[in-house]
Amino acid sequence: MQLFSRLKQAAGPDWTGYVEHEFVRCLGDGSLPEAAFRRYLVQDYLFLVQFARAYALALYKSPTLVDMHNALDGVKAILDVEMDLHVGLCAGWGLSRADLDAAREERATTAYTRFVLDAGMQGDLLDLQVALAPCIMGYAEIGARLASSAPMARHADHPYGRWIGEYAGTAYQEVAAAFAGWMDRVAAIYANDPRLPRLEALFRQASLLEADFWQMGLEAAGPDRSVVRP
Ligand SMILES: Cc1ncc(C[n+]2csc(CCO)c2C)c(N)n1
Repeated sequence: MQLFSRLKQAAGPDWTGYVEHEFVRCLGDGSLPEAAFRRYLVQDYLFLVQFARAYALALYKSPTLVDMHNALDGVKAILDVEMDLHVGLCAGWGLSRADLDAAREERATTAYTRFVLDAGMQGDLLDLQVALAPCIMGYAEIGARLASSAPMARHADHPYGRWIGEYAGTAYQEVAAAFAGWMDRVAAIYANDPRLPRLEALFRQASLLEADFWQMGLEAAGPDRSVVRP
């Protein structure tokens, strides 16, 4: 079984609490308040900056040149492609680069990004990949599900259609599949049964922090958007 499938199974409701969060449901049916999406966009810009650092750390933690190239491709994809796409999406919502650069990191952003970086600092490449996996694989799952379950998402006037289309698109789906393959190849060298509980804990914690990230977005739309945590 793929390591990702195994980790997802072990995370159970903590995984579904992330990929099926209310923010995601409302994004899909278009009912997400604009204020929630705007806060998400700003924080996601700050998130991407830290994520580029995490991929750079993966390069440093890489045991082979092949791994280094994979990590370097990730750094370049974020800095040269993802960032521009994101800044373009933000511009469509009236957020300039200056607005993004001036924004203060919300605590949920700090908590999640520094957790991932610390997992990588403490551990080896596999620990870092596992901490990154909910982010990369979760968005592929969410994009694919929303595009198939919300036919309106393909419609030009769906407010969040561009976001959904990006993650549902072949290019991103391929990035996620390539990441899962890379993690499996590294796991074939480094993973063993005694390591599994630690890897599962990292994956679960990152999934919970992803759910907190959605929640932070929802809270911009008012205090009544809080959800009861299990
Ligand atoms: C909170 C949050 N989690 C995951 C992603 C998805 N994501 C992060 S970096 C990246 C590029 C990987 O090459 C992608 C797709 C996001 N944007 N924001």
